[in-house]
Amino acid sequence: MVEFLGSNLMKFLAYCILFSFVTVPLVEGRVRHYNWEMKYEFKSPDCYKKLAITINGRSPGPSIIAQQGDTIIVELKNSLLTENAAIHWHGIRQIRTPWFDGTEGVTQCPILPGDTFVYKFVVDRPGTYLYHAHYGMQREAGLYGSIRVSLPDGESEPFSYDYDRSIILSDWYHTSTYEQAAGLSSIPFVWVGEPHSILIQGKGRFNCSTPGIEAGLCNATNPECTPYALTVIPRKTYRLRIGSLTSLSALSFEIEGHNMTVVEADGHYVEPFVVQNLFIYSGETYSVLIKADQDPSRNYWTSAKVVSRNSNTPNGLAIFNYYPNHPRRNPPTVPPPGPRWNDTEPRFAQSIAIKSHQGYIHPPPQTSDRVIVMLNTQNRINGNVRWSINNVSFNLPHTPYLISLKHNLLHTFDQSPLPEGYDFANYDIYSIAKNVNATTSSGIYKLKFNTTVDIILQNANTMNLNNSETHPWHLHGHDFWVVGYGKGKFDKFKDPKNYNLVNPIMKNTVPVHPYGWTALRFRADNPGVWAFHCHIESHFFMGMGVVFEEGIEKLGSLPTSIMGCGDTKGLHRP
Ligand SMILES: O=C1O[C@H]([C@@H](O)CO)C(O)=C1O
Repeated sequence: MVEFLGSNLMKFLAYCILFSFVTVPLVEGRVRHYNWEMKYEFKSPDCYKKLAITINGRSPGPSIIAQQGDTIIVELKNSLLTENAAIHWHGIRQIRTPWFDGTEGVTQCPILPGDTFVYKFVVDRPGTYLYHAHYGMQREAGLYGSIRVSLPDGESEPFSYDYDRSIILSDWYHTSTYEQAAGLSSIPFVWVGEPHSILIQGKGRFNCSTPGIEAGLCNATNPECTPYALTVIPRKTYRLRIGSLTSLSALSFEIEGHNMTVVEADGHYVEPFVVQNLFIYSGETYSVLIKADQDPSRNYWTSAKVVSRNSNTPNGLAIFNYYPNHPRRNPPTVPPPGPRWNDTEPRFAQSIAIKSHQGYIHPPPQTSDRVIVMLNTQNRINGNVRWSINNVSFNLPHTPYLISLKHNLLHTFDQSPLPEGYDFANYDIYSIAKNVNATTSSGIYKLKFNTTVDIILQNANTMNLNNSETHPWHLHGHDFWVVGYGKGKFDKFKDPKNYNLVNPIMKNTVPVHPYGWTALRFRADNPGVWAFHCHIESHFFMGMGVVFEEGIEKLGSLPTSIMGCGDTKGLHRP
């Protein structure tokens, strides 16, 4: 009997082991393999001919469409001829693969022209994410796309819809990345200015009759700048996944005559709420549900308008096309004007309205181990206009932190600790402060592994009178709980009492409104080195960011493919 049981037990165990080997790939999802080639090509997304960076000939690049648990492999060939590159997978936490976060100078060396770099990571959660260049100001040239991760088979979402669509909103300049970067680092400072166009899914419309436009450069009849048409079948409900990858602009997005129900933000289900226009900041994603329930005999305008800056950029327009009307038939109405650019109230109100879906509440730790207050200021350092956090403006080192920290190359970046706050009592956030002590640093914040960290982003006046801007801050490698927004100066005694610790939404990008503050909480539980920065391309370039390190000792050896630059040369590529 014992023998019988024993042999059967052995068989059973052997079966289990075999079974687990067989089923592991199924449980962990499929492998999705992409071969991408990045190139500079002349494109006319807004009718004006300009060099754009394409992936496999397109900007926005191909979408990654996957299921939760899938492994994504992107073999990326850099055919930019004379330019380095790196791609960041925005919103993907890179658990156990921090070296594939794609942040040049932080997690990897740049990919050299002619080289192919292989990114390999797991998309561990369903939702709407993005990818984009993270080298210099390259994103501005059009190197971006969307990532859609669906639920495993048999699981369903807390809302229903008939069709699923994705669009990317971006802004477009006729100046190059290099003109912009050189201007921003010049003395005197040359600001990038407002974008020439707003693009909806890579299409916009610049007015070719604008005085001073060289003949032949702008062609209003070029099919490349035919407005994007989102074709809908009457009575059907659409899930529209909207991602913003603007270089600068905060946008208000709307579809004439249609309400939108917000159901997802940065990969998290939202307690649904209805809006007429959606405010969306660079680096954010939302899913909205739209029912095609209006008069089906015509088309409607889709519009994206710049808010928060006094911009002269025309609204980006696309067509909400009711089948079977022609997708190029203009709606019979004038496009909606959109909200006033300087009305911050509805933008605060939308931020506060975003709460976690009742059925998916994942409450934050009720206390934190460390609080870092980050005062955001614009100031002058050695004649350059810079952005600073607590009077320290960020400089990327030449050797990526991840490699420096793992291989003890500590001479490659500043070792002095960064300030945890600012002179609260004496700093007037409403005036133009001189910030005479502002400095630059490549130092980092070291976070104790598995601790809870609060970050308070405090906005202030810029160097212009009565001006404070909106900054969308993005955290790599984590989602955070958005525990509070406020106006004026954050009071560390009073304001935490009003934190939402019950049903805050989790996000990876969040706005800091003019003269306001935003409070975030996150767990430092993802071993790696992670950038946290303003998602405005020029602002990060001007120093508006920091870097966190946590649990680096838990990582095994780094792939050699991320090495080759700065002081990593001795560590050699394969
Ligand atoms: O960083 C910036 O610089 C300009 C302006 O403040 C200085 O010209 C601007 O609008 C920014 O957002």
